[in-house]
Amino acid sequence: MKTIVLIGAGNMGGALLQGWIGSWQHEAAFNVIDPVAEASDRYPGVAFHTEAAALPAGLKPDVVILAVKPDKVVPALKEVAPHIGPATCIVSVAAGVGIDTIGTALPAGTPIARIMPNIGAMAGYAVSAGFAGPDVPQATEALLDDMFSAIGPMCWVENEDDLHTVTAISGSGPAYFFAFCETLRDAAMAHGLPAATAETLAVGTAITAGRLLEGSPTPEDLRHKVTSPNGTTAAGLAALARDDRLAHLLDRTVDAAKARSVELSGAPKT
Ligand SMILES: NC(=O)C1=CN([C@@H]2O[C@H](COP(=O)(O)OP(=O)(O)OC[C@H]3O[C@@H](n4cnc5c(N)ncnc54)[C@H](O)[C@@H]3O)[C@@H](O)[C@H]2O)C=CC1
Ligand SMILES: O=C(O)[C@@H]1CCC=N1
Repeated sequence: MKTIVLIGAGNMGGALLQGWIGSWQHEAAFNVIDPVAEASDRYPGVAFHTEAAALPAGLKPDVVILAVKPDKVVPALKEVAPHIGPATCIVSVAAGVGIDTIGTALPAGTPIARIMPNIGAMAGYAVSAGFAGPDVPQATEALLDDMFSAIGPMCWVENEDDLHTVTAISGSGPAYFFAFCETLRDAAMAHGLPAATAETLAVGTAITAGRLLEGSPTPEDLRHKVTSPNGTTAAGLAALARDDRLAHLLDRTVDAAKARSVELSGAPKT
């Protein structure tokens, strides 16, 4: 039985906890620290504390997951410091904040990893990518892999800097799809459909696409299945991609999110 401390149970921390309940909880005892989050039926068997000082005396967890805003990472670590043992692995899901910065709040040699999940954990399906620092033992990396694989696809990157790209793609990505869905709904209304019908069709179509993608080899295969030669979809897609504008738009989108991640890391801009 592993002991896990989750610091911050807001949108992302709460989603991870929800994801692990049922799929991985049998492997672990969870303690949560959050000044505002409370125990609820959604989190059966999880101990909630409003501050690190309220953790059980002598607790040295196997893993501490930091799911606070980037500027709270170092202060939150300082609060939990008495509970960090030599084998406790610190895992941050915060955007930007690098292992060097996290290490400033910890004794030298503390194992530190960063994992960027996404909000899909709320529904038990988060895609995640991680980077394990040099002091993370292989067995601990395997434990983290097991935890995050329990709630969706998990991969590892070899360069910490690649987490800026990961954050811009899969960390922020759900919001791009939601924004696309909102815009499709608004276009349906602009073309005369009632608001409720527009919402049902736009949201339902997003769910259609997601469900099919789950079982499909590639998005290209599915696109071809919808697109009759010289039909309506071909006309719509041609407008969407004219002059490579969709590719340019997404390139700019990823650039902007990456740049913000670099800013949050405090690293000089390149
Ligand atoms: N929201 C998302 O979709 C994703 C967020 N992240 C990362 O997750 C982190 C948290 O983001 P959200 O959950 O969206 O923010 P949030 O504001 O919803 O949650 C943060 C939680 O931390 C708690 N908190 C603040 N100070 C604390 C302290 N000293 N000790 C314990 N708890 C404390 C707050 O009460 C709050 O419940 C961020 O660093 C973000 O970059 C990563 C991937 C996706
Ligand atoms: O918007 C943010 O900064 C966080 C990181 C990825 C998703 N949400």
